[in-house]
Amino acid sequence: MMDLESLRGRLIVSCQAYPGEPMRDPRTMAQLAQSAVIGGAAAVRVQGIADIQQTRSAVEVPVIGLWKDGHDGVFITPTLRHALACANAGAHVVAIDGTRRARPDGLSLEETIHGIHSASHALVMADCGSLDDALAAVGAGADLIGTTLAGYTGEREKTAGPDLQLLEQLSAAGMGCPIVAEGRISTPEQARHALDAGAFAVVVGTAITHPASITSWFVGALGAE
Ligand SMILES: CC(=O)N[C@H](C=O)[C@@H](O)[C@H](O)[C@H](O)COP(=O)(O)O
Repeated sequence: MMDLESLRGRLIVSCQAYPGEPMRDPRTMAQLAQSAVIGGAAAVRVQGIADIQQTRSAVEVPVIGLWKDGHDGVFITPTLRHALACANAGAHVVAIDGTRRARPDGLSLEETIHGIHSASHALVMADCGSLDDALAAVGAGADLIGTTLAGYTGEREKTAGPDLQLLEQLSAAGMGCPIVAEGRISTPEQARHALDAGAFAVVVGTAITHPASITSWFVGALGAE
């Protein structure tokens, strides 16, 4: 089981390409992950079984693995089966939907986390959308709480940058487990603000590893679309 202390105050880089995109290739994602590590990432987050396997053999840092199935509702590692596949592919941490919504396999979040802990050495990151989600996820045995789904479940407004108010609420509530800021962190300053708001570590995805989005930001700023 990995030691979470190696992530304290550090940057985690999410390397994901979406269905149909040119960079949607496990080897490409593993190369992105290697590049992130060269830049100082303390861990990487990757999606899909093949991406987890390739990245695990390409980098020395911890791999947070998830398996997205679908694109709305509960789709981030939605079932225990998906989670165990991520763990078996080599993920040190399995990121799962950590909301209070019903799961497609009918298991509770607690049963899912217990199932992962009893069948693997992986830690569990619960991707949450609100303070209530996070409180429930800690009660269910999560090892890490992510703000990944804040702004995507209807419970929190989709802020332009990171949901700093949620981070402040989580740190004030004293969750008793590390809080990972994730979602819409697009600048180094925002990453710093997330730590200042109480995050234990910060995940950045799109702003580092999704060139189509980054390009569109520049194009938008030029007003030349
Ligand atoms: C909501 C959802 O599906 N989030 C996903 C979770 O893995 C990814 O699409 C995000 O890229 C990731 O959370 C990092 O966030 P950002 O790319 O904003 O830095």
